[in-house]
Order: sequence, then C-alpha cells, then structure tokens
Amino acid sequence: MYFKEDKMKILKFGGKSLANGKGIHKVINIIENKVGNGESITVVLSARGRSTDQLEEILDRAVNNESYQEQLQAFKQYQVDSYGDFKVDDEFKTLDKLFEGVSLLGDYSKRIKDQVLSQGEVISAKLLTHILKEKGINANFTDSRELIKTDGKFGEAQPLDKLSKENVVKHFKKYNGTTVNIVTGFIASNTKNETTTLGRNGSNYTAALLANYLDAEELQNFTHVSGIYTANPDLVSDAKKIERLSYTEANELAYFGANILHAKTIIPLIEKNIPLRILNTFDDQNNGTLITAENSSKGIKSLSVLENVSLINLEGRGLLGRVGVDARIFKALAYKNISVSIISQGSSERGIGLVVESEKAIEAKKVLKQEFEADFYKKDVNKITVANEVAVISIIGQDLSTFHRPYNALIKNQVIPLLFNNTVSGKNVSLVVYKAQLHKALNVIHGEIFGVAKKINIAVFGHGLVGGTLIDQILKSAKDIEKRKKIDLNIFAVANSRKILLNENGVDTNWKSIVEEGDSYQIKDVIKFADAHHLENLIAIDNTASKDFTDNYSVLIENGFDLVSSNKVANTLSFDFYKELRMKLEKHQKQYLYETNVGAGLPLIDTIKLLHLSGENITRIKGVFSGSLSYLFNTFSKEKRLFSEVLGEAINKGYTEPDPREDLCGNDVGRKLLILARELGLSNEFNDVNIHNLIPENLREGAADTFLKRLKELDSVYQKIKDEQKPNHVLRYIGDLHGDLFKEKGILDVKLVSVPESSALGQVKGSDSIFEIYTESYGDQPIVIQGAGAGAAVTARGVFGDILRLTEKS
Ligand SMILES: NC(=O)C1=CN([C@@H]2O[C@H](COP(=O)(O)OP(=O)(O)OC[C@H]3O[C@@H](n4cnc5c(N)ncnc54)[C@H](OP(=O)(O)O)[C@@H]3O)[C@@H](O)[C@H]2O)C=CC1
Ligand SMILES: N[C@@H](CC=O)C(=O)O
Repeated sequence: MYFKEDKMKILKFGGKSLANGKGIHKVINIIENKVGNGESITVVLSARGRSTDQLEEILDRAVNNESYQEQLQAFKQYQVDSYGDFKVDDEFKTLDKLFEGVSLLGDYSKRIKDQVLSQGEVISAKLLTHILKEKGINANFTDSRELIKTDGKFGEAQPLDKLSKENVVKHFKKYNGTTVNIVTGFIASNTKNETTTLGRNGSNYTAALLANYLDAEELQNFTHVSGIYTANPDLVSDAKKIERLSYTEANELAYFGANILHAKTIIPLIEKNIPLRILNTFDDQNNGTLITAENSSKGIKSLSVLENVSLINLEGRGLLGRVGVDARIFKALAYKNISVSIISQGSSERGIGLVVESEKAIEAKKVLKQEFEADFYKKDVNKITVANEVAVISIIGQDLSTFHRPYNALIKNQVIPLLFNNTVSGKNVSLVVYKAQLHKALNVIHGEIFGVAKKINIAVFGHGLVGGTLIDQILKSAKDIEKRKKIDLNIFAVANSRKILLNENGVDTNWKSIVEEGDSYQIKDVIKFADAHHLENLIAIDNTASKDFTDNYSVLIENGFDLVSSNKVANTLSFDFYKELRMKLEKHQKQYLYETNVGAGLPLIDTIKLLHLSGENITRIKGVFSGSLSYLFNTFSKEKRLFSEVLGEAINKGYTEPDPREDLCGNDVGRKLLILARELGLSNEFNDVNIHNLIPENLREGAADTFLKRLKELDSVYQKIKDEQKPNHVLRYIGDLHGDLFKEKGILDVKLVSVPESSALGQVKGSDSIFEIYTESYGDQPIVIQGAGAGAAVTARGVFGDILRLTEKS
C-alpha cells in the first residue's frame, strides 16, 4: 500500500506510552490507524516504561560493586515480556559486558553511560518494528546513531546539523513510499561513530530535528496527558487544558518547568514553522494542545512549577554601590557549571537572591563563600544562606499591570513569596514560595487569574437557628452564585460546641444528620485540617452566642481566616479587647464583618460606617433595637393578650437570643447600642450602658428553663404598666445613643417608654426594628432604617451578605 499524503507527520511516543500492557497496544493501534488512513508517518520512540531509570540504577549498583543481576534480569524480562519470539540478544549481551566492566573498574565515563542508556531506545524501536511487521506493516528499524551526528559531548551532545540533515534526507529517500521508519529517539553518534545522547528530553529533540530536516507537516508528541494545562492538574483540580499556544508561549512554559516541552525541542520547529501537537496516547478523542507560530489570544496562559530548586541569599551591607558583585557571583558559579534560573536584587544592592538546582546548592554556597572570603573579613558580606524547601511558580503571560491580583490573593491567604521576579519583554512573573505552601499558592493564583470559580472555604461554628439556616441558604444558592459570580462557596466545617463535621470537598444537604456523628474537636484541629488540605480563602463564621468561642478569634486570624459573626459578644467585651482584635486583623490583613450584630439583616452597620468615614457627624442614634422586644411590645400593646403568651410566641418565632433573658434583661439592646457607639469611635464599656432590666428581680437568678416555666409571673407586672399609660399610647423598648458624640464616651440608655401610637416609634409593627440616625447635615430629619430586626432567615441572609462582601474584597 502507498501513502495518500506525501507530507510527513512525525509521531513521537514517550516511555509511559510504550510501557507494557495498555500503553504499547494503544501505540500500535494509533500507528495502524494512521497507516490505514494512508498518512505518511515516521515514528520516534523513547525507551519503554522506566527503562532509562532502571539502566541508571543498575549502573549505580555496578559502579558501587553491588550485586545488580536481579535488577538486570528484571529489566531484560520486562523488555521481552509477552512478545513471544522477539529477541534482542545483541543488546542484552552489550549490556552484560558494559555492566561487568563498570563493576570491575568501579568507575565509568559519560561515554560508557551513553552506551548503556542507548540500549533502552534501541530495544524499544526493535520491539515496535517487530510487532508492526507481524501485523503486516512495512516497518523499518532506524538506528538514529547512523543519522544524527553530534559533537563529542557525551550525555548532552549537540547535533551537527548539516551532516545530520544530509544523512536523514538520504535515508528517507531510500526508505519512503510504503515504509514506516521506527526511529530511536535520544541517541546519536559522534563523527567517530561512538554513541552519544542528546540530554534531557532527547527523544523529543530527535523528533523535532527529523521534523525540521524532513520539512514535516506536523510533529505529534504522544504523552500520557491530554495536552498542556493551565496548571498541573494533580495540584490544581480546576486546571483547564489549553487548546492553542504560540511557540513563544510554549518556549516560556518549557523554560519555566513544563516538562512535556523543552526549549531546545521547539527551536527546530520554529525554524520551519512546523506545528507541534501534544496528544494523549490513552485518549484518542482528545485533540490535545496545538502549538504554532500563530499568536493565540492574549492573556495569562499557564502556571508552571519548578521544584528541586534552592534559594541562595547573599547579604551584605558593603555590597551597596559596589561594581561587579553580580559578575563575580555568576563567574564563580559558572566555573562550577552551576546555572542560575532566577536572580533578584533589591535596588539597595544589599541582598541578592539566586535560584539554583537543589543538587548544586551546597556547592554553590561553597564557591560563593570562597569568592567572597575577603568580603566576609571586611564585613561587606555578612551571610550566605540556602533555603532548600522552596519552589518557583511562574505565571506565564503575566505582566506587572495586573500582578497585584494574584499577589494580593496570596498575601490574603498568608502565602508570602520569598522573592519575585519579572521579565521586561516576555510576559511572565516568577515567585519563590516555600514548598509547604506550593499547593495552596498554586490554587490561590489559579483561582484568581483564570476566571474559573474562586473557591471560598467556610467553617461554620454554631448551626442552631441562624447557623443552620445559613448553611441551607448557602447550599441552595451555591450553584447559582458560582455561575453568576464565579465564586465556589465550600463549607468544609460545621461545628457545634461539642462536635465537628469536616469535609474538604464541602458538606451536602445531609450535614445535620452527620454532624452529630462527628468528632469532638478543638479549634486547632480545624486549622490543621485547612492546612493539610491546602484550603485557601478561609472564612470562619461565628453563629454562636458564646463568649468562649470568641477566645478563638485571635488564633483563627493568625492562621489566615477572615471572620464573620452574628454573635455580638466579641464587639462588646472590654474596649482593650476591641482594639487588640482590630490590631490583630490589621497585622494579618484579615477582615471581620458583623453586619447582623445590630438590626439582623438590615444594612445598619455599613450605613453608620459610611456616614462616619465620609465625615458626616452623627449626633444621635435612637430606636427600637430589638426585634423580639419589638414584637413583644407591639403585639402586647395592641392586642388584649397575656404578656407571657406573646413572649412565648417571640421565642418560638426565633426572634430571641438562645437564652431569651438576654433580650428581656436589656443586655442584647445594650450590646447593640455599644457596638454602634464603638463604630463611631467612642470608647464606652458595656457597664457604661444604662439598662432598664425588664425582668423582675425575683426572676433573675437560676437557669433559663426555670425562668421559662415562670413566665406567667410577668403578666401582672406588664399589664399594670400597660394600663397606667396615657390614652393612645403604646409601650416600646428603646435604645438611645446621645450626649456629646465627639468626646471619648457617649451616653447609652436602654429603656421602656410609652409613646403616642401615632409617633414613628408608635407605628412600628411586627418584629420590625427602627433606627433613627441624626446627623449634623440632616438636622432634625433623621435617616431612618426600618425593617425586620430579628429572625433566623433574615439574619442568616445578613451573614451570607457579609460572606459575599468578603469574597469581593479577597
Ligand atoms: N435570632 C436572631 O434574630 C438573631 C440572632 N443573632 C445572633 O445569632 C447567634 C446565633 O443565634 P441562634 O442561631 O438563635 O442560636 P442557637 O442557640 O439556635 O444556636 C447556637 C449554636 O451555637 C452552638 N455553640 C454554642 N457554643 C458554641 C461554642 N463554644 N463553639 C461552637 N458552637 C457553639 C450551639 O451548639 P450546641 O448545641 O452544642 O450548644 C448551636 O449550634 C447569636 O449570637 C445571636 O445573638 C443576631 C441577629 C439576629
Ligand atoms: N434577639 C435579638 C436578635 C437579633 O439580634 C433581637 O430580638 O433583636
């Protein structure tokens, strides 16, 4: 049969594609299909599976005079396993001899190593040729050592282009038409016909050279992944495949660690404008990533990672203004063949950070110490340190105009880069981070720049009326929010005072039944869990009414959590605590939102904050602050019913605090008043609030349950107060912040008043709160905010609002 197409396609298969089992069968299928379709193809192969690594391991054993026969036997067995009459005795004999010699000498040269490693590719190409021939395909084993000629640099040889091209063209003239050449990748030979290898990514290089010499139509690189991704999918689950890349972008990716690509393999393709397609051997439906000369749409392309690197830091006050320091560093390192992948130097020239391969770090430090020995004596250089546990993340396509976004996101998530560096012309920024933070850092940056949903990881403490409603509201709207706002709200923890449910992928609608089966916990367990699962954009929600829980705020902030709270306690502890909390937030760049602390879901705190910040002088805030007491007195004043009955209703409707006495004793309104006062910059303490306690003294002591059983004792007290009012008057329990609000402290009153039914306060209905905000500009006409002031649904909605506000800030 003849090929229908005369333009050649080069197919290159990597080691994982050629492994025993599924891999090699897939490779055969691909080749058979292409031949069947009449495509003109040449196939370049790596060694199979882990062959190259195995040969290196055996070499190591042999040179150390350790027994290696078992490993060698396993290697041989793997090569011929289940291929019947396939024989590679020559190659096995060569290996036997080479290893024996190395073992005897206790040494080997790079030349010998190249001879050893080359056997992997030779066996691989011979096997495939054998199988294809058996299937009736006109396959021709092609030893690239006869075609690609190189300089004599064993281990990293450079091709001699003119000679190699002549050889290749001549060979392909002879074997064309019906022949499928099966070419060994990676290996070549020098002009003395000694085996050389082309270094890392050598097989890809062979394929690119052949494509160039033969003016191929396309190079198809078959790997075990479906193309190039926006980030390593093993580390970033949201990573997306990139459909197209330009050579320039691919080159940058290659340089910054995308190990499918290598800069030197792209250059021969650029020269002849030959497209490179990265394909997956195991997924024939996927069209992979296409790399061409065409500039694809602008924008950030990918995140790549360099691991196995170390950061060397050279510090010295005496370096300021000194000429030639960098030159000395590079010269000293170059002398030892140590390459610097990133350098960063402050304008003060006091510190220079260098990234080198980890295995060269100790030597690099040694040569720098030698080079700067005299400077140490003069105290011009004071230290050279090495940080090993680091990694470099490069954002390919990123310039500094929008770099603040990923950078701020990192800082917010407590990932502080050790160093960053950008290129002036090419667009990319590299950051050095601690390896322990790599996973989290990648996800944070990826979420920020790729427009895929930004994950917000939420821990909900307290799942009673408000907390439980909040969780349900979030679960119900999460999909819609993800679609509209590209924010993925993930509740990874739900806890009460005893138990916790943890799930890094988020709880589902069954959370309630599972949480009680959860474990007991301490706050450090939640922090550890978030850390272990690299959870970013952390928010802790306090939906308890607990003073104890507020003790956790500090450690949560220190560990990267923003806070949202419906609990009013933290804002009403001592003024010192109030200030310390804000200092801690400032220090750790964290946010604390608590809109529901006053007026439940009403936008009160925000309004007060804005007025205050914009310089509008607030002179008084007055109103019905409590939703439950509003309901109680509105209903009791209007209807002929028992006080205890209406109070029971307010409790059942979820308007009251977990302990309803907190409402009736005035503490809840007192807290709200104090919170507003502090928003205005006043430094009042809780005991400055003048509170009219609505609970008769004889009912104040004891447990909440006992109190609830004695509610009827309140009836006569409040009936009397009601009856003694002037006509057309109603009872209201109000808060009033007044006095000179520009001094250190204001006057805070919480009291029961009787007001005309026709007044603004008198007309409040249901569980509504009303807040009258008096300011200098508005004079006697207050700004009025009125609406439902209590209730689980509105409060949870308010907490939800705070969460969304935080996601916008982050
Ligand atoms: N209801 C409303 O209209 C409004 C309420 N709020 C505030 O909302 C908060 C919650 O109120 P509500 O939902 O009614 O209260 P609930 O009593 O219904 O729920 C409280 C929850 O907090 C848990 N909890 C208590 N202590 C701790 C602790 N130390 N650590 C972890 N979890 C704890 C409880 O668990 P356990 O069962 O183990 O005790 C329970 O799950 C209160 O601070 C309230 O002031 C604010 C505005 C309006
Ligand atoms: N118990 C409170 C609930 C809101 O803070 C009230 O009644 O207002």
